[in-house]
Amino acid sequence: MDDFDRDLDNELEFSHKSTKNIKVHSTFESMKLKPDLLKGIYGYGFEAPSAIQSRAIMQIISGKDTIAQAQSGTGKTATFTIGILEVIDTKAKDCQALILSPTRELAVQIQNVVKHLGDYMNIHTHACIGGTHLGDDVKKLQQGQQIVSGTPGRVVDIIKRRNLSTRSVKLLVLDEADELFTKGFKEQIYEIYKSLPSSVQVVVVSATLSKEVLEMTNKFTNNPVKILVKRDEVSLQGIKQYHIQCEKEDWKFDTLCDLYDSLTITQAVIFCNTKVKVNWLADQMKKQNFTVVAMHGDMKQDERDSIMNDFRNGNSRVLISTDVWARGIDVQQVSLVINFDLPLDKENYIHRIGRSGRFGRKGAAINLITKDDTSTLREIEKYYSIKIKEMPMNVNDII
Ligand SMILES: Nc1ncnc2c1ncn2[C@@H]1O[C@H](COP(=O)(O)OP(=O)(O)OP(=O)(O)O)[C@@H](O)[C@H]1O
Repeated sequence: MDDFDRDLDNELEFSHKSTKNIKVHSTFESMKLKPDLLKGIYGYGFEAPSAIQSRAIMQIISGKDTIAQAQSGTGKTATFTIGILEVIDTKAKDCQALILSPTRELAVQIQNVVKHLGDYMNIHTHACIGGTHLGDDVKKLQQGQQIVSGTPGRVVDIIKRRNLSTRSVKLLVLDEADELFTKGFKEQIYEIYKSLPSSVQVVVVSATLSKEVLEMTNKFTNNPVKILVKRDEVSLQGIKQYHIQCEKEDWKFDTLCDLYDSLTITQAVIFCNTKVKVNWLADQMKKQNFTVVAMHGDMKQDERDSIMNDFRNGNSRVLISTDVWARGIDVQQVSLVINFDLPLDKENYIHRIGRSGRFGRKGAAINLITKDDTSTLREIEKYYSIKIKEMPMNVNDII
């Protein structure tokens, strides 16, 4: 048992309910934000705050620890970013806010949102992620970065090497917190947390926060404001969900080939559970002259970057990936998600399908299943109170 687990054992009873009577701000003006921040928000194309933004931004600004849960694609990134931009002192150059997320692509995406929303504020922000030259981080950090967005491993590293001073950090954001707490990042998160001033304000964010994870947040938060979503409301209505029963595992490939034309109508992401399977599927598709790209965690970072750029620009339309793509990645044109393999945990089912249907757009998810998968699919349906119907004959009817 490590320190973290021991401390968890000592935690007191924890409430799993949302905080009552949280004030709702239906416009950005009513939040009385700094004029340059408001300019950045409108300049980025936002008109009105989403449900989570209208509730959580002002809680973050008030300085309270905040647990912010909201469905995928509903604007959680801007929620904590606007909160951070409002409270940091733009005259001071030291790091005042640290945002942690589980993947490199997500950390970079978040840094870009910070840059855009802070466009008129002369903000200095940097992404500290693995797979890049440490020396580049060191140089950038020496120049002074007020907001750092990073992956846990690299951030621990730069803190230990004393390249990032945590003395002035007043806000710590844990994005995709349930993933950070449970998937091998736990020790690193705890180490980073310990290196921060004890007064640090903590913001915990995800579309999925189970009871167990909420209890873990107790370790990092002090009397937090909680904005939570009930389990039967976590799945977005705008994402239609289907399954296709395939007789055998081998037949999934033919089914996917039959669907290909529909995948390219806008953009689509196909999920497999392993890197080997991603490579295999991409090779098979290419052999049949289908155009696809593939991305997973064993690729070099510059290759991952170039695949991400092409996909974001719409130069490639069909991406095959592992769960490295399951969380947070925002490409608005994605309207279809295919689970070639069903995910290994229920949370990632929600995150995967949430790559489509961003911010009120329509989306669809198709699960390719064999007999062996039927019970897993039923469990997912039961857990989220959803119905994953059999796919209609004409796929074009669903997107
Ligand atoms: N108030 C707003 N008005 C218009 N668009 C918005 C607003 N807030 C966020 N968006 C857009 O909605 C999209 C989804 O936002 P974001 O990526 O923050 O979602 P999320 O809640 O973090 O999702 P996930 O759970 O997948 O991480 C982005 O393209 C973002 O620019």
